[in-house]
Amino acid sequence: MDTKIKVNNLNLWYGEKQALKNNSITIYDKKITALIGPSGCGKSTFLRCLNRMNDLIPIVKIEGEVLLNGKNIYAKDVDVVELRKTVGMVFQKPNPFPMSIYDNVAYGPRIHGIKKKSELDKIVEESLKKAALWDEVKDDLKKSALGLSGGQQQRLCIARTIAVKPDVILMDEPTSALDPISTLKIEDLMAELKKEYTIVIVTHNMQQASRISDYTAFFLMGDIIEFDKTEKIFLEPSEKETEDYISGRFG
Ligand SMILES: Nc1ncnc2c1ncn2[C@@H]1O[C@H](COP(=O)(O)OP(=O)(O)OP(=O)(O)O)[C@@H](O)[C@H]1O
Repeated sequence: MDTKIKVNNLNLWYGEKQALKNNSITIYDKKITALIGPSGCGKSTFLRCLNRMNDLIPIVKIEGEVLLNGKNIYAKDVDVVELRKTVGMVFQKPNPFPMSIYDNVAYGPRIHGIKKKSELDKIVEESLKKAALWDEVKDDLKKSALGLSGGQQQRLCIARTIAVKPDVILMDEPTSALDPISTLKIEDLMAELKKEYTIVIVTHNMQQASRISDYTAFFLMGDIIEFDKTEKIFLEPSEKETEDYISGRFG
């Protein structure tokens, strides 16, 4: 199994407060890795470290390394715009831009210099197909994205991320604002997407983590208590804290 991202001794502070404590895990290529744990344990902070979204917060201090395809993304010569193209992100609340469905998907490719209409048309169609949204919107590409349902908007955001040809897709509770049917659609979509992309997902939903992920990391107060194959974490955890959390004894 190939390694996509290797995190070594990652520490992060918000001012004086340490939010990540010496985290080390391997994220495998074309697998889904779930990050679970109680509220405030550092899951989102960890996820944001994988494409340097925490750089945007001035009080943050980070130590350690995150190797993407063997290269430290925190090295001085890294182009952060390029990094965020390679490691895309989908957020908790669908956040389409207030523009047409077509323009939402074409936005990233245009920023990265693609201008030819035929080329953009192709990317938009391919991305919407991969995000399992094409059939629902193909006749409405010029309509506002804001008119879509929440679940459709989230798939549009996934299409927008795919459009710039990422390697890794980070998802921060991507279904927590969605109804059960839209949630299942996104979960089915993730199973398709992992054929091509490496996915890391933060989820509060234990069933979701066990249904969709291949690997799971259990976080507690900034520590990764246990990281293993999802089956092992859910059926035979090695640590008592993991077992207590999985079985609903706290959190
Ligand atoms: N911008 C920030 N400034 C200061 N502290 C922060 C900031 N963002 C997060 N924290 C703190 O860092 C810790 C970890 O937060 P984080 O959001 O990563 O946890 P989480 O496990 O994703 O939580 P949740 O499941 O509730 O989303 C918390 O104590 C939080 O209060």
